[in-house]
Amino acid sequence: MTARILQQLNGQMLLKIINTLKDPIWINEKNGNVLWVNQAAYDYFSIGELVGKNVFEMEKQGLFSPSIARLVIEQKQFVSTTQITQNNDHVLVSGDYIQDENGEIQYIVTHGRQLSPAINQTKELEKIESILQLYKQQIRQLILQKNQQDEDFYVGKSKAAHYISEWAQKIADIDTTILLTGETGVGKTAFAYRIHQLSSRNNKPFIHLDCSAIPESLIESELFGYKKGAFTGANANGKIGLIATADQGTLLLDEIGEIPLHLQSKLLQFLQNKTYRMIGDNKVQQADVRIIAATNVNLMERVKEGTFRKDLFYRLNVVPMNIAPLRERKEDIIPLLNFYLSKFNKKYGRQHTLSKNLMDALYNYRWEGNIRELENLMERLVITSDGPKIDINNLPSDFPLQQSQQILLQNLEEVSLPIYLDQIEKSILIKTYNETNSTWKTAKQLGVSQSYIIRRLKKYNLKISDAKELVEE
Ligand SMILES: Nc1ncnc2c1ncn2[C@@H]1O[C@H](COP(=O)(O)OP(=O)(O)OP(=O)(O)O)[C@@H](O)[C@H]1O
Repeated sequence: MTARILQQLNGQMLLKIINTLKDPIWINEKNGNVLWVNQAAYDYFSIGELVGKNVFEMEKQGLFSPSIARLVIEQKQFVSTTQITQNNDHVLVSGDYIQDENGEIQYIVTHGRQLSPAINQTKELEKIESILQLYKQQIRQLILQKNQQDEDFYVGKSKAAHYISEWAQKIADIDTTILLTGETGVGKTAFAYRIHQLSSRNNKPFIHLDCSAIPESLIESELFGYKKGAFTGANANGKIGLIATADQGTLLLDEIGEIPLHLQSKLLQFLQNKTYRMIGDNKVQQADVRIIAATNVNLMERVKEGTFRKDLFYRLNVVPMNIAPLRERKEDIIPLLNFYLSKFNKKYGRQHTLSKNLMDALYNYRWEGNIRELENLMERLVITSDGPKIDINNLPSDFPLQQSQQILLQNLEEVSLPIYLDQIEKSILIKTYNETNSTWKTAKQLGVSQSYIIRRLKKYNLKISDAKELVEE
């Protein structure tokens, strides 16, 4: 039987048969020279003649890596591994040898099977998975917008607001620590909650701990909890800490700069390993909590002072985001005024509107207390004004803008109108220049030319002091 087959299948016929295979087959000599390859190998590499080339050289040239023939020779055994070609295709290649009469390697035969379709499918799946994540996030965003449209949150119109809003969407599902910085009332807490809402943790707890609001001695037990009987005065049943309560959710550590130094290493350990110990317990606990830290102090300064650990600062500062004060994103002021006007009109059953004068005045106001101050003022105005139009004179008497108005109006009784107007212009010039420290910026802010400003400075005998402030000559 075998003899008959051998008679029919001579060498030429065998090579023809191997040529019909669609996987590349190589026969190499033990010095790496290619003796024969099938058509599939030519088709696959399409670099012209392969016979006579040396596979070790080809490996060095980066045509593929590793050379299976080389591995077979080195290991003197059957080898199967993934080879990467210069086109970044992945090929599963196996190789074996044919030995001579002394048992030495005579030929190496290798056989390849392209893996790329499978790998491409995996990549395709990964792509689909990330698109799915994106859609999920957009759906969450839409639900959020729908629920909060006229309730708690307004996504600002300014570039800065757009930037942080887009950033929140990007970062929401990346499980990393975030450090939010910004003046009091800019919306750090609101923003942290928004990140939580946009993330896949949104159906788990969002816990807010204001580290400045609880005594230093209690922060540890608030955060990490304690075992029963851990210390005198402790609750007999022990206490679950906020970290455990926030498991799988988000924990906002507000005013993080106030965390006492001795607790900072414990917090750092939790950030690094997601493990901690309750007070009075040796057992290591684990919790999957996303930490968002917020502060309105300069933490780097605290590091320099030695009251904040440098390593903790860097660990928190992986993804920092500064939320600009309202006076630096003025385009958000009017929309926020309207947002809160309609929110409080609805809440208190009013139909108030804001006068143009009041809008202008509030637009130019400095808002040291940021959105919180604006929100509180609007609530007060809606409650206390008879309406329907709310004007400057409805501002509460303790509101700084009203105070300056009153001073000006008092003066009006004593001087003529031109002098009175000059007084106003002069004080606007001084205020604006002292904020901007530049005549050019002052002119831009006030909508006049720089030469106009210079002329007015002369008229009012104003000069720029060494401290870069406008003073009377
Ligand atoms: N984008 C926004 N749209 C509407 N209201 C907002 C927005 N951002 C913040 N607020 C409101 O402003 C007030 C202050 O915001 P928030 O408490 O988040 O500020 P904060 O930066 O955390 O302040 P602090 O540093 O004092 O803790 C809150 O009542 C909040 O609802």
